[in-house]
Amino acid sequence: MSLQARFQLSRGDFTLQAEFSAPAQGITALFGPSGCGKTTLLRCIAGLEPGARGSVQLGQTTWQDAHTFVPVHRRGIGYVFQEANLFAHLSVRNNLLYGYRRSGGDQGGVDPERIIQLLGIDQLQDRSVQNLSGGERQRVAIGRALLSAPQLLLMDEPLAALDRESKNAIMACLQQLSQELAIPVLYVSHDHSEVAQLAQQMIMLDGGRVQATGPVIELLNRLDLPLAHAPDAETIVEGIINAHDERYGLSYLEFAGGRLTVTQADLPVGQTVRVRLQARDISLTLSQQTDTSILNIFPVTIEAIVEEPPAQQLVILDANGATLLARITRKSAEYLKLAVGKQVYAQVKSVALV
Ligand SMILES: Nc1ncnc2c1ncn2[C@@H]1O[C@H](COP(=O)(O)OP(=O)(O)OP(=O)(O)O)[C@@H](O)[C@H]1O
Repeated sequence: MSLQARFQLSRGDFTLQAEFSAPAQGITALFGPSGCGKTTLLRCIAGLEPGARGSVQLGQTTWQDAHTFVPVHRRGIGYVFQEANLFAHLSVRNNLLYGYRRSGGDQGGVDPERIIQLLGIDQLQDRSVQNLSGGERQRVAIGRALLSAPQLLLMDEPLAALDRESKNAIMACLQQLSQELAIPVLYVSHDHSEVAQLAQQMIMLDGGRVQATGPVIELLNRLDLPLAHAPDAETIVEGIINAHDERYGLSYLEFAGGRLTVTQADLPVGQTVRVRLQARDISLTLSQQTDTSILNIFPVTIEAIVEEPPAQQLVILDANGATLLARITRKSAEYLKLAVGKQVYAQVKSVALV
């Protein structure tokens, strides 16, 4: 089952001409620079752009095509905006109940109490929404949207107005929710670290057109796309926690390329996790260093080298099937005589669990 959309819309100088297919489960990020048409595409999917021509289907359900136009309130879509648009005169409980009453009672296979608990809004229920912090308001908005039992959740930069701490806390809730919910989430963002953390799939938009679609882990490494060339380029690898080291406060995980050491995680052994490795935190050596404080060292093969004028090079590394990016100076690359196919060692200064 998948979400399939194809839309065309012209508005002054801007033309949206976008087509994509996304899995009907998990979080798919709609990513691209400001003004590329992310919100417009989301509004087309919701049925909020009557001038848009095209089609949208979720599984066997057609919301729009040449012969059909299901109005917005009958599409079974939950919509969360950048600013939580709660009913100001109602309490948190009644905002949530508003969603629930519209639902007919099936919250994507997840118990409403569980949604409220996961979002951490249980204690807020008697409060007026006017007295909530930005992060709390957004949690309630997400809860209200989910309690309406949508078949699809659309989120338009829901964390953009929040501070880093609230953002991280809500991202952790969303990660957990997306694993438990049976519905797909389309998540608009122009922040690639947010996308790397949250989404499994990504649709990249540029100038109203789809530039690329696919798994986030793949698109972050693609040299023909801008993400690999961003100053804070990073890669995501998946690994499995295989031990905790209480003595040093560390956890060890296995990934395709070997063993990674991270700050101790409160997660069970055997759990699959994602870690992010920033290109600027990876250095290369010709032999395996033993007199270094760096714990994460593993053998890699150079797959490609791309010039980044004036002084740097982006080196694409294969760690036994996992792709990594390293950004080093051209001077270092020349000194080490780096070349495609050469086997070297990657030293990773900092590894963060996603
Ligand atoms: N109501 C409107 N009337 C005319 N043009 C509009 C309107 N809303 C948006 N646009 C234009 O449509 C284009 C796409 O806008 P859209 O809001 O979809 O982009 P976006 O990728 O979501 O941007 P951002 O990340 O800044 O929110 C932009 O060029 C914008 O200026």
